[in-house]
Amino acid sequence: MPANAVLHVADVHKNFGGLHALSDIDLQVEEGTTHAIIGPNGAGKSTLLNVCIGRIAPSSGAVVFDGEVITGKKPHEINQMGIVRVFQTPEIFPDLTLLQNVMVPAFAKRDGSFTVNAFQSANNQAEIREEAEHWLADVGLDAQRDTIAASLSRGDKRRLELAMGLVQHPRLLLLDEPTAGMSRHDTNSTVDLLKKFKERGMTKVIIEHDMHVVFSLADRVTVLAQGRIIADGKPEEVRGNPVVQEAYLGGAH
Ligand SMILES: Nc1ncnc2c1ncn2[C@@H]1O[C@H](COP(=O)(O)OP(=O)(O)OP(=O)(O)O)[C@@H](O)[C@H]1O
Repeated sequence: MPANAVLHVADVHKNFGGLHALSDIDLQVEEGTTHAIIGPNGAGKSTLLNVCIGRIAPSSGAVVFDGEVITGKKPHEINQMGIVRVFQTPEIFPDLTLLQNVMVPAFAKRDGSFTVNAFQSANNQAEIREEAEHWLADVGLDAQRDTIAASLSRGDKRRLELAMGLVQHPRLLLLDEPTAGMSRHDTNSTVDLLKKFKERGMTKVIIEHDMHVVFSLADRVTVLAQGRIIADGKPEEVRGNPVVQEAYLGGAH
């Protein structure tokens, strides 16, 4: 594994009964890069992400993060190590304000867990609050910090979830279809936001169907089809690859 690889998915296979959802998956995510994983429906993208965060155990192979094998660790342990996933359907607390939403993972990161009492206790509240305010501002939601999260638009819920991820200071951010279901306007502002993170050198893995988003952001693209890697390289190499065009780009997407 190159010295600058943050994540190495090493020869991973995953079978669901007789179905080979992932076969011979070997890929490396290098420090500071945005690595896109694309492929048609059912290609195995979500399964791969779930293997990386410990939600699905591979049938064989291993995932190595920062030089340490993380296969077999629990999702919260992997999260504590610095892999943060932002979900396709935002996992937020609808009844809490935006600020409280971002304070929850900030408390959890600091204390290893979160209880509702944390909001009442004055112990280091100011520091956590300041940090949450900083990341809300970073995603452009500072003006709405006292709004109840349930009332946000879909695009803003995803921004909120990004702030909840950033407050954890991720070593690796995994984004599962960050623009799914968004208007073109919201998609463009999300791309701008992710470009800003890229300029800061944040390492990201992104699963995305929108080719405009992929080619705007990715340094490297891995293409899956039927659970196998059919291409891996720079965006322009992948775009011109006839196998990819046949399997994916020339199809419904
Ligand atoms: N828990 C499961 N049990 C059985 N089969 C599963 C399970 N999860 C996924 N699969 C199957 O594994 C294959 C890969 O699914 P996966 O969701 O990883 O694909 P994907 O590339 O993320 O697709 P999409 O773009 O539609 O989200 C599919 O054939 C799917 O039906």
